[in-house]
Amino acid sequence: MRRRRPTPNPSRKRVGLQAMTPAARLQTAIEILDVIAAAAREGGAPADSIFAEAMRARRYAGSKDRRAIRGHVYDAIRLVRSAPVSGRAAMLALADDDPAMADLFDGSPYGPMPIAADEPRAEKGLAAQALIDLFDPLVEAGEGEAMLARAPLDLRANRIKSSAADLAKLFPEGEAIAGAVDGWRLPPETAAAQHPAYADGIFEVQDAASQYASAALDASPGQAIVDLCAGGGGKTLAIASLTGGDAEILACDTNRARLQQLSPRAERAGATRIETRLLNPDQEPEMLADRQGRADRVFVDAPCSGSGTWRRSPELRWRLTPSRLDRHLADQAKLIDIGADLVAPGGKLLYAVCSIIAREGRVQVDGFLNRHPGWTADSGYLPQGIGRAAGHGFLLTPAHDGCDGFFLARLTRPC
Ligand SMILES: C[S@@+](CC[C@H](N)C(=O)[O-])C[C@H]1O[C@@H](n2cnc3c(N)ncnc32)[C@H](O)[C@@H]1O
Repeated sequence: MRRRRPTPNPSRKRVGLQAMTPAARLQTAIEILDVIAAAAREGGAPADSIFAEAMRARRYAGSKDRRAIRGHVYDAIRLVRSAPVSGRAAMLALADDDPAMADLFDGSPYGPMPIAADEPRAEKGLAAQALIDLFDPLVEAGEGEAMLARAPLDLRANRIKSSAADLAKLFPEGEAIAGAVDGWRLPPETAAAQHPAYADGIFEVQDAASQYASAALDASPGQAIVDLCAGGGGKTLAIASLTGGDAEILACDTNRARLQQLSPRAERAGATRIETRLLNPDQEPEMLADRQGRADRVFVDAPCSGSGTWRRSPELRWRLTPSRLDRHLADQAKLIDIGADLVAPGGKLLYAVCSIIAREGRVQVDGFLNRHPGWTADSGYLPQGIGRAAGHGFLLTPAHDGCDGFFLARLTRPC
């Protein structure tokens, strides 16, 4: 039986403004990992929310403490391939490669207990083999490292108010992004969103893959566009920017909290022609009856496993179960069909998932083309050198394209 540690006294720490000891930071990271692993197994809150909540509950932790704890938590998540039995098992796996960290398991006040000879370690690796087996066949064995490396911070200039040249002046430490004309790349964790220009709608934070996807829609000023799964509106705003704010965009989602984020963002961006519509699940076609067969462009940025975004949310690979994947697959097939019914003759639908799983990408599009005779798959809509042809669409991966993993397919309705 392990000795229980006393609970740290927050008020004593706050009054004294003492930094936590390295061992106390490590123990805190272990406790947070316990919660993250349980949430991953049970489909609970994402790691970032759990971490933020844990820090709110530990107000005695200063900014250096938080940084150190966050570093431990995310280093462990990146290292361990599936949800560990405990936060301690994950941290022990990390400490096996880091003698200085192993020394912190010293039993000091608020620190982790010493390491016992027979303690279990969580398994290291990219992901469970059953999950790796689902990757698109284009994904090569050597791509794993890039899939878990920390992602840069990509910005997108809002054409309604600025250009990438303006971003270059605001953030001279950055660099251009291949093929993303409005993009500007900064080191990870640059506090760009704290810059006053962000509040003025000059730019958005948006990964290059989402910028390529938005441009692939090939939207023009004056068109009628439906963004069927708009969420908080990241790509809706990119499409508005690409059309100079001059297209009529209907942004839909079934998630009220996400969709509500769009209006203030659109206002900041000066995108005045975006209308939002909250859909009831299973009543989408009825609620979109006024748009049937009328849209020039439909974007279906479908809910998915997020397997292309592990470098930002590495715990997503702890979460995917066969039944959760099946749910995504059913939603994707349903949404692409609903989206197709909105497209005008000769119009286009862009299907996108931030996933590198073949069944969410190329297999989903094969199914669509079988169900919709006459529809054709486009090509040549990605910048030179970006993406690899994957069935009737294209696959983007961190190793190959320097952006999040994505699958895209642009489909044209017959006239
Ligand atoms: C990948 S996210 C979209 C991200 C968003 N396009 C962006 O760029 O920020 C998928 C979205 O689909 C939404 N969704 C799920 N089922 C839906 C449905 N039946 N109809 C419309 N949206 C749905 C989810 O709420 C989620 O916001």
